[in-house]
Amino acid sequence: EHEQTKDLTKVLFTEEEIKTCVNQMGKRISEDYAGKNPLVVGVLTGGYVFMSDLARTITVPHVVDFVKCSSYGSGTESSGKVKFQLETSHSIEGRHVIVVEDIIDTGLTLSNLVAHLSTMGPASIEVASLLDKKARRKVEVKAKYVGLECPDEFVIGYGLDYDGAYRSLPMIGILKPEVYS
Ligand SMILES: Oc1ncnc2cn[nH]c12
Ligand SMILES: [Mg+2]
Repeated sequence: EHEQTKDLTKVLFTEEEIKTCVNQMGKRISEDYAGKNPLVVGVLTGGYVFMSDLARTITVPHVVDFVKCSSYGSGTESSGKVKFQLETSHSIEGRHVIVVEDIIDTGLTLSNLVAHLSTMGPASIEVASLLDKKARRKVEVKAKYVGLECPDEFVIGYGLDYDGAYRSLPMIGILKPEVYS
């Protein structure tokens, strides 16, 4: 067991629950994108675990890619601008794109990212997110594939971090308050 499991006050989603959810989502995506050779674009850093598992359940030809957006102060994000630390290696032009996120929270970065990618002429663009924290939404984002509803709590694990830590935990949980102090 991961040593930092002791820092959790509550496990929200177990490794098994996440696995079941990812497999179901991958099956749906495989059916929807048969013959479309989608560009599956993981959003770093938090999305790396979900992307790694989800992509391996997509049993039709596809291309894997990543982007990394700079985190801004909230003001800049609401201006619709998104800055890239890493752009896709493959051209978006004419491709069926699936953006793979760990969590949709305010939706600000994601909506800016989707808007930016849309200007590059994709044939289609859809979002797949493991978690959806609706309570925090500031701008609406149409996500075609959503795994699990997340309560209005700060969660970590399975790629999600607190100050860079806890990404490697196999489950998704809530940290003990003393960890924050
Ligand atoms: O609950 C959460 N835990 C970790 N990262 C993020 C980002 N948005 N929401 C989060
Ligand atoms: Mg994210």
